[in-house]
Amino acid sequence: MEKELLYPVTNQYRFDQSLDGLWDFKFDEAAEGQQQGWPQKGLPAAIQMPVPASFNDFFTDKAAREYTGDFWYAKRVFVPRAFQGRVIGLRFGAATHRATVYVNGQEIRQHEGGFLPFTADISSVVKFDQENLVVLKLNNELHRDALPAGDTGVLKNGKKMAKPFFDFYNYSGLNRSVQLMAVPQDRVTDYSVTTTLTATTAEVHYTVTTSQATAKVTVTLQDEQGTVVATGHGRQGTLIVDQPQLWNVRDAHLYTIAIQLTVNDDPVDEYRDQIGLRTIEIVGHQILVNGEPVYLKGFGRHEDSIYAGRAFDLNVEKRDFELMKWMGANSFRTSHYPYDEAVYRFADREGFLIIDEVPAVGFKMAAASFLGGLDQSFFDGEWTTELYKKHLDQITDMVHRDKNHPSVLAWSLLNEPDTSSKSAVPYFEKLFADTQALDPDQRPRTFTLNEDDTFDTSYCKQFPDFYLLNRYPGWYHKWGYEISDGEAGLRAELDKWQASEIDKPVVFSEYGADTQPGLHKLPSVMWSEEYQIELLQMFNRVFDSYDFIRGEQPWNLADFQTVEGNMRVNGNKKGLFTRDRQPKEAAFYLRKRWAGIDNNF
Ligand SMILES: CCCN1C[C@@H](O)[C@H](O)[C@@H](C(=O)O)C1
Repeated sequence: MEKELLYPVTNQYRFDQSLDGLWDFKFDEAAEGQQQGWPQKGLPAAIQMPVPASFNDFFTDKAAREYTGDFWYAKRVFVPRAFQGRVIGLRFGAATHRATVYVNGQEIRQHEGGFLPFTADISSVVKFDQENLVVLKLNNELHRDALPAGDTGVLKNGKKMAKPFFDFYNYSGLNRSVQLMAVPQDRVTDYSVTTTLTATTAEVHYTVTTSQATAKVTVTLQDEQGTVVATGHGRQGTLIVDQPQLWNVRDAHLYTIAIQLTVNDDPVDEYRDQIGLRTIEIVGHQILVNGEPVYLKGFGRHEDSIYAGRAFDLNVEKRDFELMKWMGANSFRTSHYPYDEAVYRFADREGFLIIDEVPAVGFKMAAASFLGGLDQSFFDGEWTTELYKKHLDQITDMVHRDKNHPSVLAWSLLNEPDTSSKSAVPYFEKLFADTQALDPDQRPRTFTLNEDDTFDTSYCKQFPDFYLLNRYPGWYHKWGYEISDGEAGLRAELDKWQASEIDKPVVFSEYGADTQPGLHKLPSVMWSEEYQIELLQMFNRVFDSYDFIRGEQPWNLADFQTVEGNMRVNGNKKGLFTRDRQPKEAAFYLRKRWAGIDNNF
């Protein structure tokens, strides 16, 4: 069960019970919880903590907000006798950054990686028709050999302190839902679908994996009207759909796939999901969906909101999608980590394209020096061997979890790694080779190229299937009145891309200006609303000059929290919207521009 990432459902064979709500919570600065017997006895003098939530912003004292180290959760969970005979599991949507799970005093499993789900099989220790003590030890320290990369400092007063090599707050906790699951012994454990198109049909190639070899597998596809349009038998096959309703950008049509298992004609399990029939290709400078070119209009985002930090909040997500639709957007990047599964389901239904990104962020000492790191090539570090194992593991889980979403366009394997040194090349060679076969749909793989990793300086341009450029002329250099030099420098770099043999699309995945809402100045100054528009106008002039630029995703959809710093005014203010999701002037400007750019431009 521990490698199963199917989204939990309740039906006549399966039970999914939410464990969200208040849990016992306790910091463990002395890291003594284990020898104090907390897994066996529960948490002494615990406080109450909402789940899902980051713990940080609830508190009124800085030591609690900034807490770095071990911290514990506990909850007594009643498991009804009705679940007997099934495999019983606990599914954690995200435990940031690492967790150890105990049930009734027994250690069940550990997990590393704070932005992807994992399941603990508790069948061997669960007690039916009574309460079971579920205890978790979490840890939120940052390390150079973990994702996202950073250091953990120790202050003179003995307090640990997170030192991120990245520009988002190290929100920590059970940031996504926790579920109690009961599933059949003989069950569907995974499935995958890929689509090929002919002039009049869609061929849906499916693979189903099951926990046991005995059951017979039947796969049906139903259209939006509930009509069964195709049926297949066996663990692998192809469903032919005549006159299919294809999944298109901002014109989504979904089918229901139903996978039934029977033993001696008796049904034993069923798993239903929503899928979209579409193809994705990179052809020359074009990104094609169903053979049609698409132009990406969208954003870099964060899972970030007031009160609960990085907790997944369906209300915020709903507002974000309404804002993106209002803007005329059609895509976003899950910067800088995989988002909650509900986000991909939203995008499937709304016809948005997603660049799905793992938290391989901060693999760059310059970023660390922005926050106090060393001056060396990140990939020369002795930490890269251990880091690679975790990196590949998290890419594997991200693809495993998200591979059936029609909205997922591509995989971003890193955000702004240091590729300006040859020492990056062996790491990239192995990473792109090891991830080649993970996705049955063989979606494009990419990574974002940072300011220092230009056409001339990056040693890793040969790897991505298309390019994501993060560029900040007008903000981090050639800013204010110098912005015209910033534009000239940007054009000079793009002229080299254009003059090269590189025959791949370029998408601008980050550009922007910190902007204090309500700050107006004529003529503009940096941080004013007028300057944010002028910077976007500069970039848009450049985008409109090169036909190999196939997308624009300014940074960021909304303002978000970061560490304190002399370059941050209570967080990053490059949002087109404020952190409470209200528009800045630039949102109206960009909305007007995007109204004139067709999705298939
Ligand atoms: C060149 C820096 C890349 N980019 C990373 C992103 O996470 C930051 O928030 C953004 C910024 O500084 O606004 C810069």
